[in-house]
Amino acid sequence: MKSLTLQAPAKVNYRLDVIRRRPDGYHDLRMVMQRVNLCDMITITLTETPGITVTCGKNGVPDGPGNIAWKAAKALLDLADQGVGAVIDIAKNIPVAAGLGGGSSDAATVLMGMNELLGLQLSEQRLMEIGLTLGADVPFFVFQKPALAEGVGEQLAPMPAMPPVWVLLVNPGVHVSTAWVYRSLQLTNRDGLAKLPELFRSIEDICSIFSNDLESVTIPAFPVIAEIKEIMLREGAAGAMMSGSGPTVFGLFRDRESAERARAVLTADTGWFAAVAETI
Ligand SMILES: C[C@@](CO)(OP(=O)(O)O)[C@H](O)COP(=O)(O)OP(=O)(O)OC[C@H]1O[C@@H](n2ccc(N)nc2=O)[C@H](O)[C@@H]1O
Ligand SMILES: Nc1ncnc2c1ncn2[C@@H]1O[C@H](COP(=O)(O)OP(=O)(O)O)[C@@H](O)[C@H]1O
Repeated sequence: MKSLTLQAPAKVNYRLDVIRRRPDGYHDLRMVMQRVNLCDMITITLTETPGITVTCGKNGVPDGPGNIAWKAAKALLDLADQGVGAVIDIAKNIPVAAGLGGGSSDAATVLMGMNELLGLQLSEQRLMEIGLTLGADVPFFVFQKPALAEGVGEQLAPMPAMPPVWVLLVNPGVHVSTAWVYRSLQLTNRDGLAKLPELFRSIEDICSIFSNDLESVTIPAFPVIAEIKEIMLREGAAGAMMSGSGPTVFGLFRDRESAERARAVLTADTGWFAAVAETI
């Protein structure tokens, strides 16, 4: 039967302002998000018989119904009602629970892939709505552009064009719970949110918006995050920051060579995950 292999890219947050705690316990945010080409590879094959199989084979990622990609496939197969099923294989390259949106990207990629394979012709808007029922970052990966994301991440607007840059991603492998980070955050007065620039001409312009409120929780608990930022800046990054709820730190570099040099320094004796990628 029909089959598709697609890339599911990671994301970084150039900015993450936490605006308020909502009555449902979630937090309204203002984020600037960009995709980078560190990708999971997703192969989706339609089957003539109903049922969904998801295999990933990565520690910490469930196979089957616990996988967010399984839930994405279920949503579109139910909607299509064609009596068919799907086999999904995920080759996981994005570190798990790392602040890089890997699961959300896998889910968005399955939504877009199944939309095509099943001939559903669902609009981007509709796929984003379905995506939001799976996770707050899923709509961003359906949007497929650098974005300003508000609400919990579902209100998306395109960002002005940004120059392409090289990104070094370093994950020290400490376990950070997203729920714990939001719960522990001390909210400050948010009357005067910093204005975002309307034009991004250089890597410095991108770094000028760097800020992540969640670092105020993670850095005191995991000083290794600050240590990685410092080393990146010393090794020539134009800016360095934690992505999402961490613990991955990313740095922006003008060229591949300088990003690779910094990677070599950061991985020399540490055993940390590190990857050099380009923005998409
Ligand atoms: C921090 C961000 C930024 O892009 O990304 P990641 O670090 O996951 O990549 C997101 O806000 C991650 O949102 P989401 O994908 O919903 O996180 P989940 O792991 O499902 O949420 C775990 C818990 O965090 C809290 N939570 C999450 C999002 C939010 N806007 N407010 C919250 O208070 C809730 O208690 C929720 O139950
Ligand atoms: N396809 C998937 N890829 C990664 N994690 C998944 C997936 N499906 C379910 N999960 C679960 O979702 C949690 C969050 O994973 P992930 O999306 O990688 O992190 P983050 O939200 O920090 O970007 C993990 O603990 C994992 O068990």
